[in-house]
Amino acid sequence: MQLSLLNQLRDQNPVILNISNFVTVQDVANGLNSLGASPIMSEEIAEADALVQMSGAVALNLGAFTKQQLAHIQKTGELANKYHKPLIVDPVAIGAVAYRREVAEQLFQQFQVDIIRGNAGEIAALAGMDWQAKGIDAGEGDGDKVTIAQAAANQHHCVVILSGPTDIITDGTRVVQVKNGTPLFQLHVGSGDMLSSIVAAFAAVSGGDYFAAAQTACLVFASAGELVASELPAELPGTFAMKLIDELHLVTVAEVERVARFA
Ligand SMILES: Nc1ncnc2c1ncn2[C@@H]1O[C@H](COP(=O)(O)OP(=O)(O)O)[C@@H](O)[C@H]1O
Ligand SMILES: Cc1ncsc1CCOP(=O)(O)O
Ligand SMILES: [Mg+2]
Repeated sequence: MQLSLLNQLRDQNPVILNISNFVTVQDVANGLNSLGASPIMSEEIAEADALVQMSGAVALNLGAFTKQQLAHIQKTGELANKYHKPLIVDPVAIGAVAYRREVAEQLFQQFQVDIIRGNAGEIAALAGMDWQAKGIDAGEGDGDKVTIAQAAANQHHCVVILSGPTDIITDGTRVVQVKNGTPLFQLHVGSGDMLSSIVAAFAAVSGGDYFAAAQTACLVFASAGELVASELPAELPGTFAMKLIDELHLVTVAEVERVARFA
């Protein structure tokens, strides 16, 4: 685990280009900004070339796109490859909506992604494995999540994060499991989207080690949430979300080391 990447991220303040969804865009921007990165969002294809060039990494979120936005998403992914910028994709709800899955598979043929971050329902869909996803949520399945994540990573030649109560990070061969977190994440829409953009921020400062970037991002984000939850007097989703933004700013390497549980 390379926790020093957290300090590097804060020192370097990398620009992270996000094509977000209209539901969680502000959470994503504030999560990145609070942690120490510099978010920029865009909905205009005409500026894609300039924005990709100025960015340290690119995060594409497939949460709610129109056909016009899809052209923008594809162009931005291609430009990320052209300019050798780390490319992260969050395939929201592709396990639940066949159209989204087809679109995601088409996109993955147009550009090479470096890291895919999704919940079990989304990653199982990518791996072509049986799972009952439910909307944006992971849903239910009895397949082995490590096997599913490895299959998705091997099929897409990238690092895969299968997030949930335990985050599974794999490049197809190596596997790390981050056990930190809190169920309160599930009570806040946008937790996964925030994580995906934060993965991009770590990728931007990782020197190309996307397996290390993905692990460290998962550990920092889940630990920040766990630290917040441990101080709350009750299950308070609104307060949790607000304090999570604070904690992303305040959390130190030493605090993450103190609570870290991974194998
Ligand atoms: N039950 C849980 N217990 C602990 N952490 C969780 C739980 N569910 C999700 N998380 C954390 O929430 C964050 C978002 O993951 P997830 O809920 O899988 O994404 P999504 O919102 O896309 O479904 C991750 O950091 C993950 O570790
Ligand atoms: C509710 C909703 N609808 C389309 S995208 C979206 C947000 C998904 O956010 P997350 O996967 O981070 O919970
Ligand atoms: Mg999600």
